[in-house]
Amino acid sequence: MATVSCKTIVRSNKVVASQAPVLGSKPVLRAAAKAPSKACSFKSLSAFQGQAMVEKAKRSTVSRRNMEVSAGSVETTTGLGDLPMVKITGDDGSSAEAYLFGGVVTSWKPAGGDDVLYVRPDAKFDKSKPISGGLPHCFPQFGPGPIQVHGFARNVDWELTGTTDGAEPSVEMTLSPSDYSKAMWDKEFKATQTITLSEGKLTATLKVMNTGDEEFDFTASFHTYFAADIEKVAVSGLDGLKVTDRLAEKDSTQEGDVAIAGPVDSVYYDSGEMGLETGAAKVTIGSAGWTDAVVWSPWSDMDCYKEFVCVENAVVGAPAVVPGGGEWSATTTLSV
Ligand SMILES: O=P(O)(O)OC[C@H]1O[C@@H](O)[C@H](O)[C@@H](O)[C@@H]1O
Repeated sequence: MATVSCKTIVRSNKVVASQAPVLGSKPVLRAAAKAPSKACSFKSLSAFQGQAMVEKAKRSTVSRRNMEVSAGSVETTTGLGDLPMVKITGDDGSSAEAYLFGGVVTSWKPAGGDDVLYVRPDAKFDKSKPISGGLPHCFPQFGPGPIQVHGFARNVDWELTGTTDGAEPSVEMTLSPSDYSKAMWDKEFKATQTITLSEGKLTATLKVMNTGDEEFDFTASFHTYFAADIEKVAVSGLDGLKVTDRLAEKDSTQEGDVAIAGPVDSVYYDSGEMGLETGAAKVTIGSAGWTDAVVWSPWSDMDCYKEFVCVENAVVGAPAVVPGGGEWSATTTLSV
């Protein structure tokens, strides 16, 4: 099969014009409208109005074993394409970056280590399509299905609704319905993502609240792209699970670790914690609240295939059901 560039493949996933987010719309970063929740101890934010409003969160120092070290902090800034972005610096020297467009975490560098996440070279930072890579959301549909593949959450602006500095720096982003999303999924909901850095760990929690009276359901995943040497990839923790090979359209039982020697697009049911050998690092992918896992490699359909593998926590086997006034949440914890 001829090698096709990543770019070519992604074009086929482009959001159709009628579904595309409106470019040049108001900046997504807005002041948190509500008082910060005491429960999560997020501080309220000042307004963002372009570069002049970029604010650096306070850095405090703590004395530890006679050394001065910086405590964790959150900086709100702009990234590629001038898109609003947050940089989180961990207490242990680790760092992460996340864009408000799509609420996607594009980088996580454990202290002294290389980036664990991967952003495809064809990724666009102009809102013309989802940012391809990192840790994006598939919500409210994993897909395929009636709306755009992987839903709209990675394709719209999230609002930064909280940051916290300190030993476990954290950001909270919120997604609310818009005319664009209602045209596809007309439900009363609010979704939040919380990203927290702690020693050797990145924790991402997706919470979906049903703010209406009527029950709804959805499928979802954290569609995580890991930097990897594809020939050295081994995913553990899936042995013995029922698996649907979505390419062969066949069910079977997984035997041993998952290695990649060709295109893979498989859903594993009733999964828990996974281990990922990337060739450069061993990553533990902790899972709480998720029911399933997805492993995806396009193999030579993308010319960058040797550099990444997607290992995703998902709820896809049976949709998550949220009664009116109820909520659902799931957490992925990456640790090295
Ligand atoms: O939209 P992206 O990031 O290019 O990813 C697409 C792939 O995402 C994976 O999660 C799916 O299992 C694949 O079926 C799909 O092709």
